[in-house]
Amino acid sequence: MLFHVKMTVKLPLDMDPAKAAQLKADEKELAQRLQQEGKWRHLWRIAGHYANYSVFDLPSVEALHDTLLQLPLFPYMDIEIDGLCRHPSSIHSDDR
Ligand SMILES: O=C(O)CC1=CCC(=O)O1
Repeated sequence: MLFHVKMTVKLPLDMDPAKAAQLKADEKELAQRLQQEGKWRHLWRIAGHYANYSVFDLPSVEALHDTLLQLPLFPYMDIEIDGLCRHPSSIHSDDR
């Protein structure tokens, strides 16, 4: 199943910079692992915002929920999710 996910990061302004840097480094490590595993298909910065649009390929809503909960920045993100299905006019035969 494909999911379009918008993540908006809202770190507290008074967060210790070292803690923020560690959270971002841990987030990057997990994000890159999930991309290598084919679970996090797309990761795009939204220009002008500390936010991203992502596409996840996971077997269920529960798997998506569990994956998002693992993200180190999860406690500091607003997350919006849309489930994706094939558009009848799409020319692609797979889910690219
Ligand atoms: O910077 C972001 O948008 C949050 C984030 C997701 C994966 C990552 O490395 O950072």
